[in-house]
Amino acid sequence: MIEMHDIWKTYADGTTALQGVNLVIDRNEFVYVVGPSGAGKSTFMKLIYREEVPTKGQISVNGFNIGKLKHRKIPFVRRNIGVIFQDYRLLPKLTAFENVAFAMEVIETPRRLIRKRTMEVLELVGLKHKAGSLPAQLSGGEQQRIAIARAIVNNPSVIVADEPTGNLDPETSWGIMNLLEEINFRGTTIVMATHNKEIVNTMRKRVIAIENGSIVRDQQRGEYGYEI
Ligand SMILES: Nc1ncnc2c1ncn2[C@@H]1O[C@H](COP(=O)(O)OP(=O)(O)OP(=O)(O)O)[C@@H](O)[C@H]1O
Repeated sequence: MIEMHDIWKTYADGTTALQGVNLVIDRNEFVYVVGPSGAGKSTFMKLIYREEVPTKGQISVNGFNIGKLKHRKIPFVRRNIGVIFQDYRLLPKLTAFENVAFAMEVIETPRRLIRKRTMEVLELVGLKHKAGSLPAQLSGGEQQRIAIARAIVNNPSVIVADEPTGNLDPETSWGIMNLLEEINFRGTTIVMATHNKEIVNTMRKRVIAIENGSIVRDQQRGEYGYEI
């Protein structure tokens, strides 16, 4: 569960990106975060995966007050949150297999478990046969599938996806969405920032709209609500 209580975020240069955000996202929800460019969506996402800390207010993920987390506890909380980006962010010199396995190595998973679990998630994303390929040898959609495999390999309770289909054509985007929906069905909370009107209006979920750093709309089975 994710809870934000009166969250404010002002960056070092004085830009206020979020102002007074309150919300609760329950276990196993699928939430779209929409809004104009510069509204504060990425900042909102970064607070959840603790890339940024709030200037004011409280945010908790699975009961941990992550704005006030002791440094040594950060890895422990982060492993419970998978992150997916628009630009995939795979390590270019590692194969698909190694990119996914790496996420397990950093938390010191025993070697025999790493191989088994890595192949399991590669199969889930439909890319077992590409285990030995480097990112440059994969299409954008395949790279995003590998990034999803990496995000879920440690069984996180939450996936944060910041415009995961932003660089993909419509058909490939639907493949990614079906995969995220499947992961959600299996019990993972998904928070996804998107500008994709068609996806939001077709695959109906909770929609949170952010404008000028504030939540202006929060609807179950909502609509995208903007023209582009
Ligand atoms: N590191 C930073 N330092 C200063 N200002 C920042 C920083 N990151 C974001 N901002 C500013 O905070 C505001 C919100 O940015 P944010 O990236 O959260 O918006 P967004 O809704 O994700 O936009 P987009 O849809 O274009 O990705 C913007 O005014 C942006 O310029």
